[in-house]
Amino acid sequence: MTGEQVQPVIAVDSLTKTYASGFKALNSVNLQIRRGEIFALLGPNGAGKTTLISIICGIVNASSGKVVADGHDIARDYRAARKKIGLVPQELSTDAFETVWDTVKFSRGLFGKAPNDAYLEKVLKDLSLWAKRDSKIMTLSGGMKRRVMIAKALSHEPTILFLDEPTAGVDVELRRDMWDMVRRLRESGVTIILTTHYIEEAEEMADRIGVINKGEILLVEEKTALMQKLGKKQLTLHLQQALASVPAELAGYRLELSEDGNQLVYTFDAQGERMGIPDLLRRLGEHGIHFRDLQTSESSLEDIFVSLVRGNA
Ligand SMILES: Nc1ncnc2c1ncn2[C@@H]1O[C@H](COP(=O)(O)OP(=O)(O)OP(=O)(O)O)[C@@H](O)[C@H]1O
Repeated sequence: MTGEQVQPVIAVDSLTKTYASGFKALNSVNLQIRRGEIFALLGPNGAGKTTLISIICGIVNASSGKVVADGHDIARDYRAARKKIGLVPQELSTDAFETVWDTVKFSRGLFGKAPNDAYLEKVLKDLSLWAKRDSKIMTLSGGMKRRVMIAKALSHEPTILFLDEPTAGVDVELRRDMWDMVRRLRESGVTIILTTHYIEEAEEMADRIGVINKGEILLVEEKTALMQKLGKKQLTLHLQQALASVPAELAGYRLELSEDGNQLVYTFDAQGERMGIPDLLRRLGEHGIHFRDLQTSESSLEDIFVSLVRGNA
């Protein structure tokens, strides 16, 4: 069986949302999430990310269109669909006076799942929360509270986990911890959809990336393919002697000379043109242009994202 034939774990079909104010936050969105992937949804403020997640999780009603989550239509079969989904919202909202253990136990009960203390123990251990199980939530650090939100979202054994800005405002160390944890969750078979403003987070974590802007999906791609397709690379040559201008014979290359004439920058597509470098260096040599050092750099996902969203502005 090929990847294409496998049923998506979430299928969003022609989803449109117009708020009561008349504002159209989603415009005919189509999106399929593959079972077991980490999918990052990127978009500027107000793009419609939270609206999309809220519809899939049954918090906001769609104006038109259809969503099927793990085999259940979210409108017709709401309870069954919701049972499959865990949501970690952006804001920390938990009962400060409850203990960690009571909170996750209560959350599980809300979804009508039979008690399973062994499972909850595993969740808390995986999140390094076990030692804090009897602590009141208000006594925990911000990072620990965030872990409690994740434990709550996992308490009813969902197959799909939404993380809305999971690492907003957390320090670098905790961010790394969360990334490791999300990877472990994926290994256990959970499909993960995250939204993030930190592009490096998507670059680090995601198998696929979707870009949304002004309520429309601009693209969905494998991360590596996206970076290869849209990324640009640059080769910077630090010249032994300053150059007054680029020789006319080399006009066919995308070469740019720095203002002081000491650096020559060659820009090429990440996938193509690479083969042209030995040829370029040989031809520079023929023109008596020698370099003492060279560096390559490539555009980050952030550069790609910014140019995509600008292009759509
Ligand atoms: N209840 C509402 N009534 C009217 N407009 C709304 C409502 N909720 C959201 N919007 C508008 O819909 C648009 C999309 O909002 P949404 O929260 O989905 O964006 P987002 O991509 O999650 O943004 P952010 O990154 O800032 O969280 C915004 O312009 C927002 O102002």
